Amino acid sequence: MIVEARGISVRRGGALVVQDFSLAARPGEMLGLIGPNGAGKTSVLRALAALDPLASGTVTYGGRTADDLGRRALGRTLAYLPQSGRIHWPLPVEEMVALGRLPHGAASVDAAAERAMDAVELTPLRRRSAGALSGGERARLLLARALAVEAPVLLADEPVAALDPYHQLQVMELLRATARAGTAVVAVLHDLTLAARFCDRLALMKEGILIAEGAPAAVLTTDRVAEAYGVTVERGEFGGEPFILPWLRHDRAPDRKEPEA
Ligand SMILES: Nc1ncnc2c1ncn2[C@@H]1O[C@H](COP(=O)(O)OP(=O)(O)OP(=O)(O)O)[C@@H](O)[C@H]1O
Repeated sequence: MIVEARGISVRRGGALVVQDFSLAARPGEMLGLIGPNGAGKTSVLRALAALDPLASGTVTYGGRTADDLGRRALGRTLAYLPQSGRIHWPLPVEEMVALGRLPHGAASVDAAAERAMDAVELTPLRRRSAGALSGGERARLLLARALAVEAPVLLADEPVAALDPYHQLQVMELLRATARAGTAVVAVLHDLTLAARFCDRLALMKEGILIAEGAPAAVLTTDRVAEAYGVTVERGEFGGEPFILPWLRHDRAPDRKEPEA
Protein backbone atom coordinates (compact mmCIF):
# COMPACT_ATOMS: atom_id res chain seq x y z
CA MET A 1 0.00 0.00 0.00
CA ILE A 2 1.31 3.45 -0.89
CA VAL A 3 1.36 5.97 1.93
CA GLU A 4 1.53 9.46 0.55
CA ALA A 5 1.93 12.91 2.08
CA ARG A 6 0.92 15.75 -0.22
CA GLY A 7 1.88 19.27 0.68
CA ILE A 8 1.61 18.68 4.41
CA SER A 9 2.42 21.30 7.02
CA VAL A 10 2.51 20.64 10.74
CA ARG A 11 2.25 23.23 13.47
CA ARG A 12 3.72 22.68 16.93
CA GLY A 13 3.65 25.19 19.73
CA GLY A 14 2.52 27.91 17.31
CA ALA A 15 5.33 27.37 14.79
CA LEU A 16 5.22 25.56 11.46
CA VAL A 17 7.73 22.77 12.03
CA VAL A 18 6.98 20.99 8.74
CA GLN A 19 6.25 23.00 5.63
CA ASP A 20 4.76 21.88 2.33
CA PHE A 21 6.22 18.39 2.59
CA SER A 22 5.38 15.80 -0.06
CA LEU A 23 6.61 12.22 -0.13
CA ALA A 24 5.30 8.77 -1.04
CA ALA A 25 6.47 5.46 0.41
CA ARG A 26 5.75 2.45 -1.76
CA PRO A 27 5.23 -1.24 -0.98
CA GLY A 28 8.50 -3.16 -1.04
CA GLU A 29 10.49 -0.02 -0.37
CA MET A 30 12.63 1.00 2.56
CA LEU A 31 12.60 4.78 2.81
CA GLY A 32 14.93 6.57 5.21
CA LEU A 33 13.92 9.91 6.68
CA ILE A 34 17.06 11.77 7.72
CA GLY A 35 18.10 15.21 8.85
CA PRO A 36 19.55 17.02 11.86
CA ASN A 37 17.93 17.28 15.30
CA GLY A 38 14.78 19.34 15.18
CA ALA A 39 14.46 19.10 11.38
CA GLY A 40 10.89 17.78 11.66
CA LYS A 41 11.36 14.04 11.06
CA THR A 42 9.26 12.88 14.02
CA SER A 43 6.61 15.46 13.13
CA VAL A 44 6.43 14.02 9.60
CA LEU A 45 6.31 10.45 10.87
CA ARG A 46 3.53 11.29 13.32
CA ALA A 47 1.64 12.99 10.50
CA LEU A 48 2.08 9.87 8.34
CA ALA A 49 0.70 7.88 11.28
CA ALA A 50 -2.31 10.21 11.52
CA LEU A 51 -1.39 11.01 15.12
CA ASP A 52 -1.47 14.80 14.82
CA PRO A 53 -3.72 17.20 12.96
CA LEU A 54 -2.27 18.78 9.82
CA ALA A 55 -2.11 22.54 9.33
CA SER A 56 -2.50 21.83 5.61
CA GLY A 57 -2.15 19.04 3.05
CA THR A 58 -3.27 15.42 3.08
CA VAL A 59 -1.95 11.98 3.99
CA THR A 60 -3.45 9.00 2.19
CA TYR A 61 -3.11 5.23 2.51
CA GLY A 62 -3.75 3.52 -0.80
CA GLY A 63 -5.57 6.69 -1.82
CA ARG A 64 -7.80 6.87 1.28
CA THR A 65 -7.48 9.26 4.20
CA ALA A 66 -7.44 8.17 7.85
CA ASP A 67 -11.03 9.39 8.16
CA ASP A 68 -12.07 7.33 5.13
CA LEU A 69 -10.49 4.24 6.67
CA GLY A 70 -11.73 4.70 10.23
CA ARG A 71 -9.82 3.86 13.40
CA ARG A 72 -10.07 0.08 13.25
CA ALA A 73 -8.93 -0.26 9.65
CA LEU A 74 -6.21 2.33 10.25
CA GLY A 75 -4.93 0.23 13.15
CA ARG A 76 -4.44 -2.69 10.76
CA THR A 77 -3.03 -0.48 8.00
CA LEU A 78 -0.11 1.02 9.83
CA ALA A 79 2.28 0.12 12.59
CA TYR A 80 4.08 2.95 14.36
CA LEU A 81 7.22 2.57 16.41
CA PRO A 82 7.70 5.70 18.54
CA GLN A 83 11.07 7.26 19.31
CA SER A 84 12.57 5.89 22.57
CA GLY A 85 9.24 4.42 23.57
CA ARG A 86 8.53 4.00 27.23
CA ILE A 87 6.76 0.99 28.61
CA HIS A 88 4.07 1.86 31.09
CA TRP A 89 2.75 -1.54 32.09
CA PRO A 90 4.86 -4.28 33.66
CA LEU A 91 3.49 -6.91 31.26
CA PRO A 92 5.48 -9.98 30.26
CA VAL A 93 7.36 -9.54 26.99
CA GLU A 94 5.12 -11.94 25.06
CA GLU A 95 1.96 -10.12 26.13
CA MET A 96 3.44 -6.77 25.12
CA VAL A 97 4.22 -8.18 21.67
CA ALA A 98 0.70 -9.60 21.46
CA LEU A 99 -0.70 -6.08 21.91
CA GLY A 100 0.36 -5.58 18.29
CA ARG A 101 -2.32 -8.11 17.36
CA LEU A 102 -5.17 -6.12 18.95
CA PRO A 103 -6.15 -4.40 15.67
CA HIS A 104 -6.77 -7.89 14.31
CA GLY A 105 -8.93 -8.84 17.27
CA ALA A 106 -6.39 -11.33 18.65
CA ALA A 107 -5.75 -10.82 22.35
CA SER A 108 -3.33 -13.71 22.89
CA VAL A 109 0.09 -14.66 21.59
CA ASP A 110 -0.65 -15.92 18.08
CA ALA A 111 1.64 -17.03 15.26
CA ALA A 112 2.32 -13.46 14.11
CA ALA A 113 3.34 -12.41 17.62
CA GLU A 114 5.63 -15.48 17.81
CA ARG A 115 7.21 -14.53 14.46
CA ALA A 116 7.81 -10.96 15.59
CA MET A 117 9.31 -12.05 18.94
CA ASP A 118 11.60 -14.51 17.13
CA ALA A 119 12.66 -11.91 14.58
CA VAL A 120 14.11 -9.65 17.27
CA GLU A 121 15.49 -12.61 19.26
CA LEU A 122 13.40 -11.96 22.35
CA THR A 123 11.76 -15.39 22.56
CA PRO A 124 14.16 -16.50 25.33
CA LEU A 125 12.97 -13.52 27.41
CA ARG A 126 9.28 -13.97 26.64
CA ARG A 127 8.16 -14.36 30.25
CA ARG A 128 10.34 -11.56 31.62
CA SER A 129 8.53 -8.43 32.73
CA ALA A 130 8.93 -5.71 30.09
CA GLY A 131 9.98 -3.36 32.90
CA ALA A 132 13.00 -5.56 33.60
CA LEU A 133 14.63 -5.25 30.18
CA SER A 134 17.69 -3.27 29.19
CA GLY A 135 17.21 -0.18 27.00
CA GLY A 136 18.17 -2.06 23.83
CA GLU A 137 16.00 -5.06 24.70
CA ARG A 138 13.09 -2.69 25.30
CA ALA A 139 13.66 -1.07 21.92
CA ARG A 140 13.57 -4.50 20.26
CA LEU A 141 10.41 -5.38 22.18
CA LEU A 142 8.66 -2.27 20.90
CA LEU A 143 9.82 -3.11 17.39
CA ALA A 144 8.43 -6.64 17.82
CA ARG A 145 5.08 -5.18 18.86
CA ALA A 146 5.07 -3.03 15.71
CA LEU A 147 6.13 -5.96 13.50
CA ALA A 148 3.39 -8.12 15.03
CA VAL A 149 0.77 -5.84 13.49
CA GLU A 150 1.94 -7.14 10.08
CA ALA A 151 0.58 -3.92 8.62
CA PRO A 152 1.23 -2.87 5.02
CA VAL A 153 2.84 0.34 6.32
CA LEU A 154 5.54 0.40 9.02
CA LEU A 155 6.70 3.74 10.42
CA ALA A 156 9.74 3.49 12.71
CA ASP A 157 11.21 6.48 14.57
CA GLU A 158 14.92 5.93 15.26
CA PRO A 159 14.59 2.14 15.52
CA VAL A 160 18.31 1.56 16.08
CA ALA A 161 19.18 4.51 18.32
CA ALA A 162 19.49 2.43 21.51
CA LEU A 163 21.06 -0.64 19.95
CA ASP A 164 24.56 -2.10 19.96
CA PRO A 165 26.23 -2.71 16.55
CA TYR A 166 25.06 -6.32 16.28
CA HIS A 167 21.46 -5.42 16.96
CA GLN A 168 21.63 -2.32 14.74
CA LEU A 169 22.50 -4.58 11.82
CA GLN A 170 19.89 -7.12 12.90
CA VAL A 171 17.13 -4.50 13.01
CA MET A 172 18.16 -2.85 9.73
CA GLU A 173 18.20 -6.27 8.03
CA LEU A 174 14.82 -7.02 9.54
CA LEU A 175 13.33 -3.73 8.37
CA ARG A 176 14.69 -4.26 4.88
CA ALA A 177 13.35 -7.84 4.81
CA THR A 178 9.97 -6.50 5.98
CA ALA A 179 10.04 -4.04 3.10
CA ARG A 180 11.03 -6.75 0.62
CA ALA A 181 8.06 -8.81 1.78
CA GLY A 182 5.81 -6.02 0.50
CA THR A 183 5.54 -3.50 3.34
CA ALA A 184 6.16 0.21 2.83
CA VAL A 185 8.77 0.99 5.51
CA VAL A 186 9.69 4.51 6.59
CA ALA A 187 12.48 4.73 9.16
CA VAL A 188 13.91 7.84 10.81
CA LEU A 189 17.66 7.37 11.03
CA HIS A 190 20.68 9.34 12.22
CA ASP A 191 23.38 6.89 11.17
CA LEU A 192 24.26 7.87 7.61
CA THR A 193 26.07 4.63 6.83
CA LEU A 194 23.08 2.52 7.88
CA ALA A 195 20.80 4.87 5.96
CA ALA A 196 22.92 4.66 2.81
CA ARG A 197 23.44 0.94 3.05
CA PHE A 198 19.97 -0.29 3.89
CA CYS A 199 17.55 2.23 2.41
CA ASP A 200 16.34 2.22 -1.16
CA ARG A 201 15.64 5.92 -1.01
CA LEU A 202 16.37 8.76 1.37
CA ALA A 203 14.44 11.93 2.18
CA LEU A 204 16.61 14.61 3.76
CA MET A 205 14.96 17.32 5.87
CA LYS A 206 16.27 20.56 7.25
CA GLU A 207 14.28 23.12 9.23
CA GLY A 208 10.94 21.55 8.35
CA ILE A 209 11.60 21.35 4.63
CA LEU A 210 12.45 18.43 2.38
CA ILE A 211 15.74 19.50 0.83
CA ALA A 212 16.62 16.34 -1.11
CA GLU A 213 15.05 13.03 -2.00
CA GLY A 214 16.29 10.11 -4.06
CA ALA A 215 18.82 7.28 -4.12
CA PRO A 216 21.18 7.39 -1.12
CA ALA A 217 24.25 8.22 -3.20
CA ALA A 218 22.44 11.11 -4.85
CA VAL A 219 21.18 12.52 -1.55
CA LEU A 220 24.25 12.04 0.61
CA THR A 221 26.72 14.13 -1.35
CA THR A 222 29.45 15.69 0.72
CA ASP A 223 28.11 19.18 0.05
CA ARG A 224 24.55 18.32 1.00
CA VAL A 225 25.57 16.58 4.21
CA ALA A 226 27.61 19.65 5.08
CA GLU A 227 24.65 21.92 4.33
CA ALA A 228 22.16 19.86 6.32
CA TYR A 229 24.22 18.66 9.27
CA GLY A 230 27.14 21.07 9.37
CA VAL A 231 29.66 18.24 9.28
CA THR A 232 32.35 17.09 6.89
CA VAL A 233 32.28 13.37 6.13
CA GLU A 234 34.85 10.76 5.28
CA ARG A 235 33.48 8.18 2.89
CA GLY A 236 34.46 4.91 1.30
CA GLU A 237 33.21 1.61 0.05
CA PHE A 238 33.45 -1.92 1.38
CA GLY A 239 32.20 -4.94 -0.56
CA GLY A 240 30.50 -2.61 -3.01
CA GLU A 241 28.55 -0.82 -0.27
CA PRO A 242 29.16 2.75 0.85
CA PHE A 243 30.13 3.97 4.29
CA ILE A 244 29.97 7.56 5.45
CA LEU A 245 31.61 8.76 8.64
CA PRO A 246 30.88 12.20 10.07
CA TRP A 247 34.38 13.39 10.88
CA LEU A 248 34.61 17.11 11.56
CA ARG A 249 32.17 19.79 12.43
CA HIS A 250 32.00 21.93 9.36
CA ASP A 251 33.35 25.11 10.88
CA ARG A 252 36.48 23.15 11.83
CA ALA A 253 37.02 21.35 8.53
CA PRO A 254 39.84 22.31 6.18
CA ASP A 255 38.71 23.51 2.74
CA ARG A 256 38.50 20.74 0.25
CA LYS A 257 36.67 19.67 -2.84
CA GLU A 258 34.33 16.74 -3.24
CA PRO A 259 36.19 13.90 -4.99
CA GLU A 260 35.18 13.19 -8.58
CA ALA A 261 32.57 10.42 -8.81
N1 LIG B 1 5.23 20.04 21.56
C1 LIG B 1 6.00 20.91 20.91
N2 LIG B 1 5.86 22.25 21.08
C2 LIG B 1 6.63 23.13 20.42
N3 LIG B 1 7.58 22.76 19.56
C3 LIG B 1 7.77 21.44 19.34
C4 LIG B 1 7.00 20.45 20.01
N4 LIG B 1 7.43 19.25 19.60
C5 LIG B 1 8.42 19.48 18.72
N5 LIG B 1 8.63 20.79 18.57
C6 LIG B 1 9.63 21.42 17.69
O1 LIG B 1 9.35 21.00 16.37
C7 LIG B 1 10.56 20.89 15.64
C8 LIG B 1 10.61 19.53 14.96
O2 LIG B 1 10.67 18.53 15.97
P1 LIG B 1 10.78 17.00 15.58
O3 LIG B 1 10.69 16.21 16.84
O4 LIG B 1 9.82 16.69 14.49
O5 LIG B 1 12.27 16.95 14.98
P2 LIG B 1 13.19 15.70 14.63
O6 LIG B 1 13.76 15.96 13.26
O7 LIG B 1 12.47 14.43 14.80
O8 LIG B 1 14.35 15.86 15.70
P3 LIG B 1 15.29 14.80 16.50
O9 LIG B 1 16.29 14.29 15.50
O10 LIG B 1 15.95 15.68 17.51
O11 LIG B 1 14.45 13.74 17.09
C9 LIG B 1 11.69 21.15 16.62
O12 LIG B 1 12.12 22.47 16.44
C10 LIG B 1 11.04 20.99 17.97
O13 LIG B 1 11.65 21.82 18.93
